[in-house]
Amino acid sequence: MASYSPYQQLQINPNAFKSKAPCFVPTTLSLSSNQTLKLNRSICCSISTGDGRGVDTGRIDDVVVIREKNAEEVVVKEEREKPLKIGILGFGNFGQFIAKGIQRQGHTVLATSRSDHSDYCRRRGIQFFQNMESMCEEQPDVILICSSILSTESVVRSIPTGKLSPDTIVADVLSVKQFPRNLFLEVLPEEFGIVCTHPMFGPESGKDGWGKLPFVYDRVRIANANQARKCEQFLSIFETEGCRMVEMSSEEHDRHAAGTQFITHTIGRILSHLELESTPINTKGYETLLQLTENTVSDSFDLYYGLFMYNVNATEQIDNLDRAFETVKQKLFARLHDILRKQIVERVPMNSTEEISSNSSSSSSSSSRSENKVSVVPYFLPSSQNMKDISSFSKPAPPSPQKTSSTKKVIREEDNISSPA
Ligand SMILES: O=C(O)C(=O)C[C@]1(C(=O)O)C=C[C@@H](O)C=C1
Repeated sequence: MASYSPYQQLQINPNAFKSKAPCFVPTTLSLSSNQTLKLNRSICCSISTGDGRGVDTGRIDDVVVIREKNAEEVVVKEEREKPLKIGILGFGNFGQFIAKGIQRQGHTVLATSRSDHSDYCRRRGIQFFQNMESMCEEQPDVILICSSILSTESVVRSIPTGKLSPDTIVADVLSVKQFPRNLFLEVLPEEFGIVCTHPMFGPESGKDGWGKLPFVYDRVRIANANQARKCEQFLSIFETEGCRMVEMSSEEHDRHAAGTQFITHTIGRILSHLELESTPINTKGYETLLQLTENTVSDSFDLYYGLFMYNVNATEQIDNLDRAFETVKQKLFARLHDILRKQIVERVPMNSTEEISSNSSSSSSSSSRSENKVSVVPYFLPSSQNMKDISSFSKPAPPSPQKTSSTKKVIREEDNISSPA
């Protein structure tokens, strides 16, 4: 009796099957006894064994075991799948960027948008439609939402779903995931498939190719084998472009994205308010900050607002940032306090002290000591009124006549405490 071992697998390099011929490229493989054949799920092929029996796998989802009886040779033929027809809703910067990858993988792109991109599309072999109705009449296999986060709800609600085939897959590339997932589940007909994705790159970061860039996806609802096939074919666009495919729930994506992408955009936006400029002595770190600022502000504020408003984890990250900034300030000013205490309590003399006469008319209690010499405290000691919290140290004001008199008051109060009754 022939048997096989699931532990000995012959793995076929998927690249061996990138056929140049339009349909079949047979590949012959020899199997030693007890080997099984494992095929990448994105390959669709038929397999025949040496003893003449054929195994038509259709689409291979997992390990295919073909070694049985006396078969010593298998022939694997790749069958070219029919290219997908992908209809893009929202054809701005991001839609155009994604369309390039879809076309590179041999699929057909249709597009519609609020603005007219017909000239752009004509030059690139993309069919542009002036409205959703006419695009949906073409019954694309996949509807890909590339609208801004803020307009997505109205776009999705106005899809003429009745014109689409029941096996349609609706996918999106928004930078947040729980929102489109829940919206799709609520609005789309039950028979539609749903795949939520987030390419963690864009026209700038992906301009030299998509290799190794993360691509997050969540197969939210796949109702049947036909949808499963289309879904895998759609995902394999990004896989074949070299993306690092990360399957993740929408909830988990949003948690991670708030702590990474949203924080990055927030820091970039904060820095943009400092109006940083290049100088002759830029450090590498500073160059990175300049770059971050430029990248962030070149994205629309709507995108940034979307990252905040449509991710339930974003507010918490703003609070974390606030706290972190306070902690850093406190660490800095705690050191300043140490120095001040040394001067005030331990009376460690300062190099820069000078002696001035106190003003006898300003306080009756000190009039008897009007001729005393008083040392000037450092200029960064704030007035007592301003010492509400530690951050009052953050903006040292230069000594002014008014400041000097309040400074003297502090010293006199100190004197009163320390002098014998
Ligand atoms: O490369 C760019 O152009 C981007 O701005 C990409 C960027 C980002 O880095 O935040 C912007 C939005 C997308 O969600 C993913 C990535």
